[in-house]
Amino acid sequence: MYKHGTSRSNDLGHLEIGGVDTVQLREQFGTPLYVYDVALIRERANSFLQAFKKRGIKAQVAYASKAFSCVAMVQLAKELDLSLDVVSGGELHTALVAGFPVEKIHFHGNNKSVFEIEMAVEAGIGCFVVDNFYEIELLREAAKKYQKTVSVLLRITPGVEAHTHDYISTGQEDSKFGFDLISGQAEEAIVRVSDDDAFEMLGLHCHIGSQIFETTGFTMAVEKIFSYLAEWKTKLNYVPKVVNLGGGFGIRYIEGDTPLPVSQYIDATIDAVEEQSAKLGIDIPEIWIEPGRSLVGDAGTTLYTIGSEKEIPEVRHYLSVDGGMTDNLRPALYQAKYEAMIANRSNESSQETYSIAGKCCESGDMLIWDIALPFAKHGDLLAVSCTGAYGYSMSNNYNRIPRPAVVFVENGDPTLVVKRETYKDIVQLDLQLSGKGLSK
Ligand SMILES: Cc1ncc(COP(=O)(O)O)c(C=O)c1O
Ligand SMILES: N[C@@H](CCCC[NH3+])C(=O)O
Repeated sequence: MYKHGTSRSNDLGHLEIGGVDTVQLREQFGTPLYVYDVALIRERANSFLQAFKKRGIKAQVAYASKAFSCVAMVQLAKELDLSLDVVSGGELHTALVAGFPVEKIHFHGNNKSVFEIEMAVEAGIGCFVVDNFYEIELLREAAKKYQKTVSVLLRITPGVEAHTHDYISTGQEDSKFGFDLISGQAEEAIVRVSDDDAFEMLGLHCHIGSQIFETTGFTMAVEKIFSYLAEWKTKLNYVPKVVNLGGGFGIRYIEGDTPLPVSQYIDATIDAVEEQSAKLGIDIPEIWIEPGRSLVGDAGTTLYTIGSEKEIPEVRHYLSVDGGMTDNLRPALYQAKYEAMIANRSNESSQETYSIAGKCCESGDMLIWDIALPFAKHGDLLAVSCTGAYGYSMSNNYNRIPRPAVVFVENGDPTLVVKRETYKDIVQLDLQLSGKGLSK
């Protein structure tokens, strides 16, 4: 397994993260367990913020909390001076409970409900990233009801296809998200919002996809937006204060993944915005971004205990762990690949090829196919790396399996930030039949 951040092998040959022995973490908190290397999250947040600061660009770096949302994570984002992207009432509620500064919250989503919109308008969030015409109507009504001016960015689909998995690519024209450029929807939305006192039109937003390893997608998106801005400047006298280029910066899950240093993505983006603004003769707009995966992805490791084993001679050697697609849906959903190690014997060299199965009643519940590991057996501790983004946040209770706990580790200290679900939690919303049968 790739050792990064603060992870290392300690004198006992155990994997240590944030100065805490993972074997000790299992004793204290059980498995499966999500472990976050807080120092690495701090480092990533700083790299993004510094990349803009160094260039003297007014910016907001909004943590896309869909990647991993819980009260402690939102509080860490606050401490790190980030803004916050939320995409549902639930993520917004988490942010409010965490005491996140409301003016730095940006609300996304292609089908925000009236309830969610009113909740956000009432709270006074920083801006809505408006996705469609129906939302403009709902927002106008909410603005009137709460007698507030609502700040908005308009989400547009720039027609740029990021080289990534189809399900996580969002900038192409045929997408459920945002206003389309070619058909004129984006222009129509700008007119409607700019002409209305209910709104403060902050600017434009686009997000081309996720797990991107090149700068070209981002620079092409900038060029595309500015080619339309040239037209809108003349025709509508419209110039944006803010251009939000979304998230999507890739991380290394396995060998062969080649993410760029954060500063390289940001520099390329700033260069493109500066060049295009100069061409257009406008002030450089504020540049906002929304990284999720690149802030928390490789800071997360999931610890599992190995249980049963099945060897089919000449075919495959399965090891099953005490979690699976309930705590990491990505392999089943996107064929995502991960690396792992035997954390209680982290210095031993690989001797056998195993496939790591989850415990769900589903043949597709495989976390890793064919990985080389030292000889392993029941009771060993398996650490799967880079599970920090879209792991806990997409976890579920399939087979009524409780969700794991989440622990932050830093400077030798573990802090429990999300408790392990219990069987009591699993049935807490269930109601008993009265005993009189279903019909009264
Ligand atoms: C609108 C928007 N912003 C930000 C993100 C965060 O993306 P990532 O986690 O790849 O940085 C996403 C998810 O892909 C998104 O849809
Ligand atoms: N959940 C996805 C990406 C998020 C897409 C958000 N627009 C993943 O695990 O990679």
